[in-house]
Amino acid sequence: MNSPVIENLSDLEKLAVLGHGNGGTVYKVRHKLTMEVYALKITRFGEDAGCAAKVQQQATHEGEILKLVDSRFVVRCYGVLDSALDDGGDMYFVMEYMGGGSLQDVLRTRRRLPETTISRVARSVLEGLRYLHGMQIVHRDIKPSNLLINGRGEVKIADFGVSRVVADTMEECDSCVGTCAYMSPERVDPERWDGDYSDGFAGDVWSLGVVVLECHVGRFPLIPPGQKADWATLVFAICLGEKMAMPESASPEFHDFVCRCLEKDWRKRGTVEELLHHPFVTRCSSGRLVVDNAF
Ligand SMILES: Nc1ncnc2c1ncn2[C@@H]1O[C@H](COP(=O)(O)OP(=O)(O)OP(=O)(O)O)[C@@H](O)[C@H]1O
Repeated sequence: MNSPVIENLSDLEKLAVLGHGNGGTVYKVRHKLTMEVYALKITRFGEDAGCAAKVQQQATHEGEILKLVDSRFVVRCYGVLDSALDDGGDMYFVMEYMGGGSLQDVLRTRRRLPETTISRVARSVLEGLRYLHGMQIVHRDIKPSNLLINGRGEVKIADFGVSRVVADTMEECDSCVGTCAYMSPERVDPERWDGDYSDGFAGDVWSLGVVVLECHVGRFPLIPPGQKADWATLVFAICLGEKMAMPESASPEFHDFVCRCLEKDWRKRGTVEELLHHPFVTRCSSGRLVVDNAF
Protein backbone atom coordinates (compact mmCIF):
# COMPACT_ATOMS: atom_id res chain seq x y z
CA MET A 1 0.00 0.00 0.00
CA ASN A 2 1.24 3.49 -0.82
CA SER A 3 1.70 5.68 2.17
CA PRO A 4 -1.32 8.00 2.46
CA VAL A 5 -0.93 11.07 4.59
CA ILE A 6 -3.53 11.17 7.34
CA GLU A 7 -3.66 14.59 8.89
CA ASN A 8 -7.03 14.88 10.58
CA LEU A 9 -8.63 12.73 13.19
CA SER A 10 -12.02 13.74 11.79
CA ASP A 11 -11.13 11.83 8.58
CA LEU A 12 -11.29 8.61 10.58
CA GLU A 13 -14.31 6.68 11.78
CA LYS A 14 -14.00 4.37 14.82
CA LEU A 15 -15.06 0.77 14.16
CA ALA A 16 -13.98 -1.23 17.23
CA VAL A 17 -11.55 -1.45 20.16
CA LEU A 18 -8.58 -3.65 19.28
CA GLY A 19 -6.86 -3.68 22.65
CA HIS A 20 -5.43 -1.80 25.59
CA GLY A 21 -1.80 -1.25 26.52
CA ASN A 22 -0.04 0.55 29.36
CA GLY A 23 -0.19 3.89 27.59
CA GLY A 24 -3.69 3.86 26.08
CA THR A 25 -6.14 2.17 23.74
CA VAL A 26 -5.89 0.90 20.16
CA TYR A 27 -8.95 1.24 17.88
CA LYS A 28 -9.82 -0.21 14.51
CA VAL A 29 -10.71 2.78 12.32
CA ARG A 30 -11.67 3.50 8.71
CA HIS A 31 -10.56 6.41 6.58
CA LYS A 32 -13.86 7.98 5.47
CA LEU A 33 -12.63 8.97 2.03
CA THR A 34 -10.57 5.95 0.97
CA MET A 35 -12.41 3.36 3.13
CA GLU A 36 -8.96 1.98 4.05
CA VAL A 37 -8.83 0.34 7.51
CA TYR A 38 -6.15 1.34 10.05
CA ALA A 39 -5.31 0.86 13.71
CA LEU A 40 -5.41 4.08 15.73
CA LYS A 41 -3.28 4.04 18.86
CA ILE A 42 -4.18 6.72 21.38
CA THR A 43 -1.57 7.48 23.99
CA ARG A 44 -2.87 9.34 27.01
CA PHE A 45 -0.66 11.68 28.98
CA GLY A 46 -2.51 11.29 32.30
CA GLU A 47 -3.27 13.64 35.19
CA ASP A 48 0.10 13.62 36.95
CA ALA A 49 2.20 16.39 35.36
CA GLY A 50 5.57 14.64 35.81
CA CYS A 51 4.27 11.34 34.51
CA ALA A 52 2.44 13.08 31.64
CA ALA A 53 5.64 14.80 30.54
CA LYS A 54 7.44 11.45 30.54
CA VAL A 55 4.71 9.70 28.54
CA GLN A 56 4.53 12.67 26.17
CA GLN A 57 8.28 12.54 25.63
CA GLN A 58 8.06 8.79 25.01
CA ALA A 59 5.15 9.15 22.60
CA THR A 60 6.84 11.96 20.67
CA HIS A 61 9.95 9.82 20.43
CA GLU A 62 7.85 6.89 19.19
CA GLY A 63 6.33 9.12 16.52
CA GLU A 64 9.66 10.41 15.30
CA ILE A 65 11.06 6.92 14.93
CA LEU A 66 7.90 5.48 13.37
CA LYS A 67 7.84 8.08 10.63
CA LEU A 68 11.33 6.97 9.52
CA VAL A 69 10.54 3.28 9.32
CA ASP A 70 9.50 1.59 6.07
CA SER A 71 9.94 -2.18 6.09
CA ARG A 72 7.54 -5.05 5.39
CA PHE A 73 8.74 -6.61 8.65
CA VAL A 74 7.79 -3.60 10.76
CA VAL A 75 4.25 -2.25 11.33
CA ARG A 76 3.84 0.93 9.25
CA CYS A 77 2.84 4.25 10.74
CA TYR A 78 0.83 6.49 8.39
CA GLY A 79 0.51 9.51 10.60
CA VAL A 80 1.22 10.97 14.01
CA LEU A 81 -1.41 13.47 15.07
CA ASP A 82 0.02 15.51 17.87
CA SER A 83 -1.98 18.72 17.67
CA ALA A 84 -3.30 18.13 21.17
CA LEU A 85 0.20 18.15 22.61
CA ASP A 86 0.09 21.84 23.47
CA ASP A 87 -2.83 21.17 25.78
CA GLY A 88 -1.07 18.20 27.32
CA GLY A 89 -3.76 16.02 25.64
CA ASP A 90 -3.61 12.72 23.80
CA MET A 91 -1.38 11.69 20.93
CA TYR A 92 -2.64 9.63 17.99
CA PHE A 93 -0.73 7.14 15.87
CA VAL A 94 -2.35 5.92 12.66
CA MET A 95 -0.92 2.46 12.10
CA GLU A 96 -1.14 -0.34 9.57
CA TYR A 97 -4.03 -2.57 10.65
CA MET A 98 -2.85 -6.01 11.74
CA GLY A 99 -6.04 -8.08 11.66
CA GLY A 100 -4.54 -11.29 13.08
CA GLY A 101 -3.85 -9.74 16.51
CA SER A 102 -0.62 -10.28 18.41
CA LEU A 103 1.58 -13.32 18.96
CA GLN A 104 0.47 -13.10 22.58
CA ASP A 105 -3.17 -13.57 21.46
CA VAL A 106 -2.11 -16.59 19.41
CA LEU A 107 -0.20 -18.11 22.34
CA ARG A 108 -3.18 -17.52 24.63
CA THR A 109 -5.39 -19.69 22.47
CA ARG A 110 -2.90 -22.20 21.06
CA ARG A 111 -0.35 -22.25 23.93
CA ARG A 112 2.38 -23.96 21.89
CA LEU A 113 3.40 -23.53 18.29
CA PRO A 114 5.08 -26.05 15.97
CA GLU A 115 8.74 -25.46 15.18
CA THR A 116 8.02 -24.65 11.53
CA THR A 117 5.83 -21.75 12.64
CA ILE A 118 8.29 -20.61 15.31
CA SER A 119 11.04 -20.69 12.71
CA ARG A 120 9.04 -18.33 10.47
CA VAL A 121 8.27 -16.01 13.36
CA ALA A 122 11.99 -15.94 14.21
CA ARG A 123 12.88 -15.19 10.61
CA SER A 124 10.41 -12.31 10.31
CA VAL A 125 11.57 -10.77 13.58
CA LEU A 126 15.23 -11.14 12.58
CA GLU A 127 14.51 -9.48 9.21
CA GLY A 128 12.76 -6.65 11.07
CA LEU A 129 15.64 -6.30 13.50
CA ARG A 130 18.16 -6.29 10.64
CA TYR A 131 16.26 -3.35 9.12
CA LEU A 132 15.91 -1.46 12.42
CA HIS A 133 19.48 -2.08 13.54
CA GLY A 134 20.64 -0.95 10.10
CA MET A 135 18.93 2.36 10.90
CA GLN A 136 20.72 2.41 14.26
CA ILE A 137 17.42 1.75 16.02
CA VAL A 138 17.32 -0.62 18.97
CA HIS A 139 13.76 -1.78 19.64
CA ARG A 140 14.22 -2.64 23.34
CA ASP A 141 10.75 -4.13 23.85
CA ILE A 142 10.54 -7.29 21.73
CA LYS A 143 7.83 -9.45 23.34
CA PRO A 144 4.80 -11.44 22.12
CA SER A 145 2.34 -8.52 22.44
CA ASN A 146 4.59 -6.37 20.23
CA LEU A 147 4.71 -8.91 17.40
CA LEU A 148 1.57 -8.41 15.32
CA ILE A 149 0.08 -10.57 12.57
CA ASN A 150 -1.81 -9.28 9.54
CA GLY A 151 -4.59 -10.90 7.53
CA ARG A 152 -2.02 -12.72 5.38
CA GLY A 153 -0.35 -14.25 8.42
CA GLU A 154 2.73 -12.04 8.17
CA VAL A 155 4.44 -11.23 11.45
CA LYS A 156 5.73 -7.68 11.98
CA ILE A 157 7.45 -5.82 14.78
CA ALA A 158 5.36 -3.09 16.44
CA ASP A 159 5.61 -0.52 19.19
CA PHE A 160 8.61 1.73 19.49
CA GLY A 161 7.53 3.39 22.71
CA VAL A 162 10.73 2.57 24.49
CA SER A 163 13.11 2.13 21.60
CA ARG A 164 15.84 4.62 20.98
CA VAL A 165 18.10 5.73 18.22
CA VAL A 166 21.51 4.50 19.31
CA ALA A 167 23.18 7.84 18.83
CA ASP A 168 20.79 9.46 21.30
CA THR A 169 22.03 10.06 24.78
CA MET A 170 20.87 7.47 27.25
CA GLU A 171 18.58 8.68 30.00
CA GLU A 172 19.40 8.07 33.61
CA CYS A 173 16.74 5.44 34.17
CA ASP A 174 17.31 3.88 30.77
CA SER A 175 17.85 0.34 31.97
CA CYS A 176 14.46 0.32 33.74
CA VAL A 177 12.40 1.03 30.62
CA GLY A 178 10.69 -1.81 28.78
CA THR A 179 9.34 -5.15 29.82
CA CYS A 180 11.77 -6.65 32.26
CA ALA A 181 10.67 -10.27 31.67
CA TYR A 182 12.20 -10.13 28.19
CA MET A 183 15.19 -7.95 29.12
CA SER A 184 18.74 -9.14 28.64
CA PRO A 185 21.20 -9.67 31.52
CA GLU A 186 23.23 -6.60 30.50
CA ARG A 187 20.11 -4.39 30.78
CA VAL A 188 18.85 -5.90 34.00
CA ASP A 189 22.27 -5.85 35.72
CA PRO A 190 24.64 -3.67 33.66
CA GLU A 191 27.37 -3.82 36.29
CA ARG A 192 27.70 -7.58 36.33
CA TRP A 193 27.28 -8.03 32.58
CA ASP A 194 29.19 -5.01 31.31
CA GLY A 195 25.99 -3.47 29.97
CA ASP A 196 27.36 0.07 29.79
CA TYR A 197 29.51 -0.98 26.85
CA SER A 198 26.69 -2.62 24.89
CA ASP A 199 25.08 -0.72 21.99
CA GLY A 200 21.81 -2.53 22.77
CA PHE A 201 21.45 -4.57 19.58
CA ALA A 202 22.31 -7.81 21.38
CA GLY A 203 19.53 -7.07 23.86
CA ASP A 204 16.93 -7.39 21.09
CA VAL A 205 18.40 -10.79 20.18
CA TRP A 206 18.08 -11.97 23.80
CA SER A 207 14.40 -10.91 23.84
CA LEU A 208 13.78 -12.81 20.61
CA GLY A 209 15.33 -15.90 22.24
CA VAL A 210 12.89 -15.67 25.17
CA VAL A 211 9.94 -15.25 22.76
CA VAL A 212 11.03 -18.20 20.61
CA LEU A 213 11.44 -20.48 23.64
CA GLU A 214 8.06 -19.32 25.02
CA CYS A 215 6.39 -20.33 21.72
CA HIS A 216 7.75 -23.87 22.13
CA VAL A 217 7.26 -24.31 25.90
CA GLY A 218 3.82 -22.67 26.02
CA ARG A 219 4.57 -20.38 28.97
CA PHE A 220 7.14 -17.77 30.02
CA PRO A 221 10.23 -20.01 29.99
CA LEU A 222 12.74 -18.44 32.36
CA ILE A 223 10.99 -19.24 35.65
CA PRO A 224 9.33 -22.50 36.72
CA PRO A 225 5.55 -22.79 36.33
CA GLY A 226 3.64 -21.48 39.33
CA GLN A 227 6.49 -19.24 40.56
CA LYS A 228 5.57 -15.56 40.89
CA ALA A 229 7.31 -13.43 38.28
CA ASP A 230 8.33 -10.61 40.64
CA TRP A 231 11.33 -8.39 39.98
CA ALA A 232 13.77 -10.31 42.22
CA THR A 233 12.83 -13.70 40.74
CA LEU A 234 13.17 -12.38 37.21
CA VAL A 235 16.51 -10.71 37.86
CA PHE A 236 17.87 -13.92 39.35
CA ALA A 237 16.55 -16.05 36.48
CA ILE A 238 17.81 -13.69 33.77
CA CYS A 239 21.22 -12.89 35.21
CA LEU A 240 22.18 -16.04 37.10
CA GLY A 241 19.75 -18.83 36.22
CA GLU A 242 21.44 -21.73 34.46
CA LYS A 243 18.43 -23.90 33.72
CA MET A 244 16.40 -23.17 30.62
CA ALA A 245 13.06 -24.87 30.13
CA MET A 246 14.25 -26.56 26.92
CA PRO A 247 11.47 -28.90 25.76
CA GLU A 248 12.49 -32.55 25.28
CA SER A 249 10.84 -32.55 21.88
CA ALA A 250 12.96 -29.62 20.64
CA SER A 251 15.10 -30.28 17.58
CA PRO A 252 18.89 -29.80 17.83
CA GLU A 253 18.55 -26.75 15.54
CA PHE A 254 15.96 -25.15 17.82
CA HIS A 255 18.10 -25.94 20.87
CA ASP A 256 21.18 -24.34 19.34
CA PHE A 257 19.28 -21.29 18.06
CA VAL A 258 17.85 -20.55 21.51
CA CYS A 259 21.24 -21.07 23.17
CA ARG A 260 22.82 -18.57 20.73
CA CYS A 261 20.10 -16.01 21.59
CA LEU A 262 20.16 -16.62 25.33
CA GLU A 263 23.94 -16.45 25.75
CA LYS A 264 24.26 -14.33 28.90
CA ASP A 265 27.44 -12.56 27.79
CA TRP A 266 26.22 -10.12 25.11
CA ARG A 267 29.63 -10.13 23.39
CA LYS A 268 29.34 -13.90 22.75
CA ARG A 269 25.62 -13.86 21.85
CA GLY A 270 24.54 -14.58 18.26
CA THR A 271 24.16 -11.52 16.05
CA VAL A 272 21.12 -10.86 13.87
CA GLU A 273 23.17 -11.57 10.74
CA GLU A 274 24.51 -14.85 12.11
CA LEU A 275 21.06 -15.99 13.24
CA LEU A 276 19.46 -15.20 9.89
CA HIS A 277 21.79 -17.89 8.48
CA HIS A 278 21.13 -20.34 11.33
CA PRO A 279 19.74 -23.75 10.18
CA PHE A 280 16.68 -23.27 12.43
CA VAL A 281 15.76 -20.16 10.44
CA THR A 282 16.92 -21.15 6.94
CA ARG A 283 14.89 -24.37 7.01
CA CYS A 284 11.59 -22.47 6.86
CA SER A 285 10.21 -22.06 3.36
CA SER A 286 11.62 -19.03 1.60
CA GLY A 287 9.64 -16.21 0.06
CA ARG A 288 6.54 -16.40 2.16
CA LEU A 289 6.32 -15.26 5.72
CA VAL A 290 4.21 -16.85 8.41
CA VAL A 291 1.41 -18.46 6.47
CA ASP A 292 0.26 -21.75 7.88
CA ASN A 293 -2.49 -23.17 10.02
CA ALA A 294 -1.17 -21.58 13.19
CA PHE A 295 -2.47 -18.10 12.41
N1 LIG B 1 -1.50 -2.02 14.40
C1 LIG B 1 -2.35 -2.81 15.09
N2 LIG B 1 -3.28 -3.55 14.44
C2 LIG B 1 -4.13 -4.36 15.12
N3 LIG B 1 -4.13 -4.49 16.47
C3 LIG B 1 -3.22 -3.78 17.17
C4 LIG B 1 -2.30 -2.89 16.53
N4 LIG B 1 -1.52 -2.31 17.48
C5 LIG B 1 -1.93 -2.82 18.66
N5 LIG B 1 -2.96 -3.69 18.49
C6 LIG B 1 -3.69 -4.43 19.54
O1 LIG B 1 -3.85 -3.59 20.66
C7 LIG B 1 -3.23 -4.17 21.82
C8 LIG B 1 -2.62 -3.05 22.66
O2 LIG B 1 -1.48 -2.53 21.98
P1 LIG B 1 -0.46 -1.53 22.67
O3 LIG B 1 0.66 -1.32 21.72
O4 LIG B 1 -1.19 -0.34 23.15
O5 LIG B 1 0.01 -2.26 23.99
P2 LIG B 1 0.80 -3.64 24.26
O6 LIG B 1 1.95 -3.76 23.32
O7 LIG B 1 -0.19 -4.78 24.24
O8 LIG B 1 1.27 -3.47 25.76
P3 LIG B 1 2.34 -2.41 26.33
O9 LIG B 1 1.61 -1.13 26.48
O10 LIG B 1 2.76 -3.03 27.60
O11 LIG B 1 3.46 -2.35 25.33
C9 LIG B 1 -2.22 -5.17 21.28
O12 LIG B 1 -1.97 -6.21 22.19
C10 LIG B 1 -2.90 -5.66 19.99
O13 LIG B 1 -3.79 -6.73 20.31
